[in-house]
Amino acid sequence: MASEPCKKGSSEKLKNAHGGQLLEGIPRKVTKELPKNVENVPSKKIPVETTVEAKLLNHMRKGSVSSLAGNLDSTLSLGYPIADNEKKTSAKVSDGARKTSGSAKISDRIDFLDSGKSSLCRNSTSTDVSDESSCSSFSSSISKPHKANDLRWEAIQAVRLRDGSLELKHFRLLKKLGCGDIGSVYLSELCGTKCYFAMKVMDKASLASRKKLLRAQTEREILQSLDHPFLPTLYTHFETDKFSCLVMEFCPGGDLHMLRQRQTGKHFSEQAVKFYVAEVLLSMEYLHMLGIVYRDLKPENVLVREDGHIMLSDFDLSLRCTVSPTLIKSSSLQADPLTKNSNLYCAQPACIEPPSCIQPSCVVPTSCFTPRFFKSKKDRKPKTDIGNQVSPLPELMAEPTDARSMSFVGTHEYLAPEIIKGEGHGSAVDWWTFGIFLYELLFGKTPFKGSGNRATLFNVVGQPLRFPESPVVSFAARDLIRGLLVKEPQHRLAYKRGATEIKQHPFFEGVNWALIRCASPPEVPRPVEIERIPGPPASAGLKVVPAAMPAQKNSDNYLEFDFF
Ligand SMILES: Nc1ncnc2c1ncn2[C@@H]1O[C@H](COP(=O)(O)OP(=O)(O)OP(=O)(O)O)[C@@H](O)[C@H]1O
Repeated sequence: MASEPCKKGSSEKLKNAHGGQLLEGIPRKVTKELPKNVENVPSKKIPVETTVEAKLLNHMRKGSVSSLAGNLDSTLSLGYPIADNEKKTSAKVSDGARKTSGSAKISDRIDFLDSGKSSLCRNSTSTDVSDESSCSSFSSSISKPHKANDLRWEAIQAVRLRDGSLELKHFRLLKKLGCGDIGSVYLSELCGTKCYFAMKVMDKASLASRKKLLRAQTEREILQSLDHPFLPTLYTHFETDKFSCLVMEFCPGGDLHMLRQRQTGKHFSEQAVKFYVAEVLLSMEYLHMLGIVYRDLKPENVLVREDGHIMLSDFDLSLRCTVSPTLIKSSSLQADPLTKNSNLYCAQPACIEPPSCIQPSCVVPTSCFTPRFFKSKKDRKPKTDIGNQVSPLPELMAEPTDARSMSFVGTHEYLAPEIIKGEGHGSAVDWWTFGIFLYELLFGKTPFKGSGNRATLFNVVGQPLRFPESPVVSFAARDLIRGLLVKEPQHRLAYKRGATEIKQHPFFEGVNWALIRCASPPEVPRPVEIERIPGPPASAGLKVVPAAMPAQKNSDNYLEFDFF
C-alpha cells in the first residue's frame, strides 16, 4: 500500500493557492523548532508520516504485527477529515536555551525568531532513550486510581498477565488519526478485545537524526506521570527495534478547533465555553501541581473524549520543574496546619475516594480536584465526619512560579509576550495561553493575529487587547480575559495563586468544580461504530463512524441542571 503523504503542511499549500490568505478552518501549523545551533536541520517539519508509515508497513509485512487493516483511506471514515486534523501552520518553536541580550530590541528579537534562526534548547542526544528495553512499561493501576474501573485498562493488564508484556503484535492498527512533529497516531484495537486506543508511533531513527529523542522522552515521561480525568492515560508503551509506541486513550470527538468550526458563527456559546475552559483549567492546575508547565494550550490540543469531556494532549513542549505545593488557606473544618496539626500536609491533587466522584448520586460533593491531605491515623476524622463537610475547600497554591525557561516554545498566536521578548518565562505563560484560548472559543479568532507570523508577534507584544463587537460576550468573560492577557506576567491573573485565582473569578460563578466530571458536556460524540466489512482477511476493513452531535434534547438546560 502506498503511504499517504503527511498532510501537516497542507495549510502552506492552501496559503499559496489562496493569495496568501490562510483559510479559516485550516489548522495553524506549528514548527516546533527554529533551529540555529543545529546545523542542517530543516526549518520545516519533516513529514514523519512518509518515514514512519513506510517503515511500519514494512515491519508489519515481515509478519511482526497484524495488518494495518487495509483500504484505510477508502473504507474508513472518522466523521472528521484527517486533513482537518493535520493542521497548525504557525511556528511551534522548540524550547531553546538561548539567552538574548537584555538590550536587544524586540524587533530584532522578532526578526530573529521569525527568520527561523532561534536555537534549539533541549540538548538532544542520540542515546537518551536508546538503552530502553523492548518491554512494555509496567504502570500499575495502583498508581492510576482513576483507571480502576476502566475496561481498557483491564484488557491491557489481562494481556500483560497472559503474555508478559505488550508488543506491537498485540494491536491491529486500523486507521491513521493524524501525524505530528514526532510521530503518527493510529486508531488501534487490542487484538480480539474490541478495546480501541490511539497509538502514537515514533520512528526512533528519525527522532535521533532530527534530535528529537529527548522531546519524545519528555512526552512519554509526562504521560506516565498523569492520572487525571481530563488528561491522557498512557495505557502502555513499548519499543521495537525501530519504533517507540505510546498507547493512549482514543478520543473520537476530534478536537476543539474542529468542533468550533462546526458551530454557528464558528464560535461556541458562552455556556459551552465555560464548560470547556473549566475542564482545561482543572487539568492545567493538576499539571502545575506536578511541576509541569504545559506551554502548548490551543484548541487543536484539546481533544473530545467519547463522553464529551475533554482531554488535553500533546506534551512534548512541556517544561518540567520542581514545585512545592503550599496550603494558603485551610478550610474551617481543618485545623490550621501551621499551628495545630504540624503533621497535616498537602501532597497530591488526587481523588480521596475515586468512585464517589463519578456517581451521579453523590450526596456529598467529594472533590476529585481538591488536594489530598494525609494525616496521621490518630488525627484522621471518622469518614462520616468528613462526609458531612460542607465548608469551603482549602486553597492550595501549587504554581511552579520559580520555573524559568529561555525557550521559544509555542504557536505564534498563543505565544506569551515574555516568551517573544526572551525574558525568561515560567508557569504564567500557561495563564496567558489560557486567556487566548478563552478568547478564541468565545469570539472565533485569537486577539493578536496579524497578517503574518511576524506581525502577530509584534501585536502580541505591543498591541492592546481589543474585543470585537460581536458576538456579544458577558462582562465577566471579558474581565477574565483582560486579567489573563496582561502583558507583564507578574501582573497577570493567577501569577500569585495559580488556578485558584481563576476559579474564583465571577465568570465561573456557580461552577461545581468538584463534580464537573459528572456534568453533561455541550456535545457528545456519536458512539463509535466499528463494523467489519467483507474483504480479504489480511486487509479486513473497518468502518468507524463517530461524529460530534448535540447532546440530548433535554440538555438544552444541561448547564443549569447538571453543571451549575
Ligand atoms: N488520543 C487521541 N485520540 C484521537 N486522536 C488523536 C489522539 N492523539 C492524537 N490524535 C490525533 O493525531 C494527531 C497527531 O497527534 P500528535 O500528538 O502526534 O501531534 P500534534 O498534536 O500535531 O503535535 P506534535 O506536532 O506536537 O506532536 C493530532 O492532531 C490528533 O488529531
